[in-house]
Amino acid sequence: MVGVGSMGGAILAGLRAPGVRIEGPIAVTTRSAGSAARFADAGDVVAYASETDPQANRRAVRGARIVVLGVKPWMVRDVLREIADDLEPDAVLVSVAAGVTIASMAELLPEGVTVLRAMPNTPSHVGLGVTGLAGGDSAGPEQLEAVRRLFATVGEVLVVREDQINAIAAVSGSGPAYLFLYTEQMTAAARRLGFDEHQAATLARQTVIGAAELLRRSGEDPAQLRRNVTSPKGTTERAIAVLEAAGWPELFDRALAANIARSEELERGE
Ligand SMILES: NC(=O)C1=CN([C@@H]2O[C@H](COP(=O)(O)OP(=O)(O)OC[C@H]3O[C@@H](n4cnc5c(N)ncnc54)[C@H](OP(=O)(O)O)[C@@H]3O)[C@@H](O)[C@H]2O)C=CC1
Ligand SMILES: O=C(O)[C@@H]1CCC=N1
Repeated sequence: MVGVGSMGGAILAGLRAPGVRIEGPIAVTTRSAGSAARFADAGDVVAYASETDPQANRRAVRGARIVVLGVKPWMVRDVLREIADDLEPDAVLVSVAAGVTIASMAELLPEGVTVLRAMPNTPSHVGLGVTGLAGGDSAGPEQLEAVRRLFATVGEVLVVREDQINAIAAVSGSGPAYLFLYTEQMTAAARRLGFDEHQAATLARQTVIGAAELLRRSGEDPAQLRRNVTSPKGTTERAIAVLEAAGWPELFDRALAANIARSEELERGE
């Protein structure tokens, strides 16, 4: 894995979880020695830092059948140029970067290397991620299946077309941030209602965690779970009416459209 920050690190944590079987030590790279040092005592991870070892990325990908690229979008091309000659001739490279197309990566790599894109999310850290995976034209069923299995160890996988990856990024890639923002804002609103910091945080956090777990365990449609809370002529109904009147549904469309527009800018190198 080249780059194991928020996202790569979440995938790595999921891959290292008890019960998940991955062959051999996982080679990872970071930029800083400090980030690599986090893995100093890990028997199952070999970490290299590119700032102290200029060969780090090249070393990490040698012999790897699957290379996961977890660096920022604007670094992808430089890293690919760096590692191109060290990849196995039939390596499978999967990038999680937003807005970097398969074609733009493939043109920097030897012909036998297969390039895929994945759009995971950080709940992969706890094995509850969801990943959109696109193979493009060059990936055969075997390569697609190998990468699908890798991401399946950290959550659900949807195989999609590459032109759907930006929308996946908008919905589920960024999705955890929307829920964390909701939690932050609900905490702040509870504070304004007079609860102390601990009380407000407990009320907001436990509501999100409990609602998510209820959604998961009950298998119910979220609309039904919402109706279960919303008594006719009750209090929830009034609050939801305020959210809807403030344009809550359209706000989602606008937020996702802005997210997709940013991916498109990244595709153009902006
Ligand atoms: N964060 C998320 O929720 C999601 C992110 N993504 C995608 O994941 C990618 C990474 O994002 P994110 O994890 O948030 O970013 P981070 O900044 O958290 O992680 C980037 C990682 O790359 C490492 N790195 C930087 N430069 C180099 C280099 N030259 N060689 C090797 N490693 C290097 C960093 O090391 P160091 O720590 O030392 O700086 C760090 O480990 C992005 O392309 C993003 O689009 C996709 C889906 C969700
Ligand atoms: O914010 C970003 O650019 C990345 C892509 C999806 C989630 N985080």
